[in-house]
Amino acid sequence: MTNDYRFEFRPYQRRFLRTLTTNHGNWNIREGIILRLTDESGKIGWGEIAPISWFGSETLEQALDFCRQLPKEITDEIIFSIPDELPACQFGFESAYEMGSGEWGVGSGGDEGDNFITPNSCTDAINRVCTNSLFYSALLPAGEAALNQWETLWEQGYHTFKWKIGVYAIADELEIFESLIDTLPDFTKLRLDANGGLSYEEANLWLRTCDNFKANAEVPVEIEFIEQPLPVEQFQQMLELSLSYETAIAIDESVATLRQLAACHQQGWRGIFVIKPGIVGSPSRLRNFCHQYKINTVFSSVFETAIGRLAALRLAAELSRNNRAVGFGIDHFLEQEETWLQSLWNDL
Ligand SMILES: O=C(O)CCC(=O)c1ccccc1C(=O)O
Ligand SMILES: [Mg+2]
Repeated sequence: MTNDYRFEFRPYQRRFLRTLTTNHGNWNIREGIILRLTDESGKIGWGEIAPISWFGSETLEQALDFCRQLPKEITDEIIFSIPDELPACQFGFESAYEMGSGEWGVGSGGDEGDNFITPNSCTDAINRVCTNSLFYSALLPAGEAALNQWETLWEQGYHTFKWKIGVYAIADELEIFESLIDTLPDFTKLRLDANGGLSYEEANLWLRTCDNFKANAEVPVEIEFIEQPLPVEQFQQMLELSLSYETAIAIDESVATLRQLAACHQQGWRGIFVIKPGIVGSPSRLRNFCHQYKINTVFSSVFETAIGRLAALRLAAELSRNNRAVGFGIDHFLEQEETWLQSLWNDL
């Protein structure tokens, strides 16, 4: 049986509170697309397409072109046959379909009834469903700024942090790293994310440094893993590093999409896989892959709105096998999300 949906979409732009600096450069504005599917009975599902082309997904333009060429009425067949070249679109459309099917319980319990689902229902659902069942990791700013940021976040309840490395000179970052380790409270977990920005020698130096901290009983901070130390092209070297050090390696850019995820697993990666549901592709195929191969995952945001975040966190809650903190920590944006979403879709 095929169902028909009315399809609407709105492109958006959101400014980050502060510039996001990684080895890929500076990022100031998050651009994406919010979409709404309405079935024949009036049931609504929201979806979000939030590509990161420098990370391996389609570009925003490609996603927009795809949305623009679709008719105003679409079928499940269209939703489930979006090409693999558009992974962020696969995620956006399929999660809107799932939300609309009603099985998520989004919008239930309100006075307006089940059909009146607004983007802000997603925020409510996150608070109802995800906040109690998941631990969150918060992203620290790169460089020295991390030293005076973690404390506020600690007070907000975060005990796992991610710090970007490969941004400044390695000698400076190693020095800041030592200060961080010295000042972070006992039992803090720390992740280092190089975004593929280290040389082979630098990666060895970081891993050796982390192993030394690990061997030192006086260091009560747990270095959870180093994320994507080398560029995507250097998969074999990362595989070798993952077998040479105690400190775990998580691959991220290398597994941006489902196709890459399958290829890395097939080539023998048994370390940690970072999953960014927002760009990895079809949620149903992600479920199948995770169930079949029982991979070691850490779920991570693409700085999406509450719409994409709800869909991603539901997958994280369903598919995480180790209670690892999810990288969906703090609100990185200037405008207050609820009012911003309301004004984006002003006919609500
Ligand atoms: O994973 C997290 O903890 C936060 C999200 C994050 O770091 C991120 C967000 C958008 C794009 C790339 C990355 C990354 O992990 O490199
Ligand atoms: Mg990363």
